Amino acid sequence: MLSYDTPVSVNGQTSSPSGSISASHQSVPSTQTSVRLPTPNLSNGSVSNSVAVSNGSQEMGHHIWLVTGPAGCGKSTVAKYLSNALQLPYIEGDEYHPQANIDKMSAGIPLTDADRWDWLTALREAAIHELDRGNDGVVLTCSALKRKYRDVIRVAPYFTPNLYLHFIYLDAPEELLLQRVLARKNHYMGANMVHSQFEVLERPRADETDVITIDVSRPVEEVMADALKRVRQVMDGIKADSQESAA
Ligand SMILES: Nc1ncnc2c1ncn2[C@@H]1O[C@H](COP(=O)(O)OP(=O)(O)OP(=O)(O)O)[C@@H](O)[C@H]1O
Ligand SMILES: O=C(O)[C@H](O)[C@@H](O)[C@H](O)[C@H](O)CO
Repeated sequence: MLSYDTPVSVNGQTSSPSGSISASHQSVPSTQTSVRLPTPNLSNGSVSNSVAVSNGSQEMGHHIWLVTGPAGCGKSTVAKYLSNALQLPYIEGDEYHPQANIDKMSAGIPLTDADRWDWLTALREAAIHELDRGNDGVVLTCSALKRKYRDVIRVAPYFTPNLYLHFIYLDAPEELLLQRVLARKNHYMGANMVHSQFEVLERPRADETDVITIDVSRPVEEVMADALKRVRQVMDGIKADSQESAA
């Protein structure tokens, strides 16, 4: 039976319980293993159900750039920068938490899976809404700590044609993020919560080919420049692919 614990396949691959990668040959949702999304066709930081189209901005499709990682890794910092640089709307994931979640985190109580499901779905819908309003893309922040949380967002291209979904995972050791959260003022997420984030964190694995990983233990200017460079590389790859299929 399908559940939130069942990994969604990425680029037609699904990870086995042991962590090795196996190709999925299913074309319809299985009753036992993974959901196969429609023809995800890219690697290196993107997944899409897009059919290449030949003109205008349509050629490049629409893009969701999801900046992820544990508390204090720099999601808001990097996402705001990308949003400005790319001239795309920005959605702050923290603003979509229900008050009950904020109250819990403010009290130093980690969220559970059950606390997060509706929040994840709301974020996915908010991102799609920005695209429906005519934007070519959107940048949003979301901790997306576990694989199954990322899979909730991965459903987006299932419903929206010509959509590319990209995760930007900001990676740093726990001790460093603890320092950054300790130094930060006026935020409900206290330093006492950082360890709990790492306890549940599932770093993206090799089969999650829609993830760009950025080392954020570097100075912030370097991190932002690297993130923008990687995003542009992915966009260039998509452009080259669509021009090739149009030729
Ligand atoms: N590369 C960096 N080097 C040093 N400090 C950084 C870096 N990136 C972000 N910071 C600082 O670390 C703190 C946390 O950053 P930010 O608020 O962007 O993280 P976040 O992931 O959005 O946090 P949260 O999930 O808790 O909202 C901020 O004070 C920010 O200025
Ligand atoms: O999944 C979670 O536990 C939450 O999203 C947290 O990560 C916070 O919202 C965020 O990091 C703010 O500090």
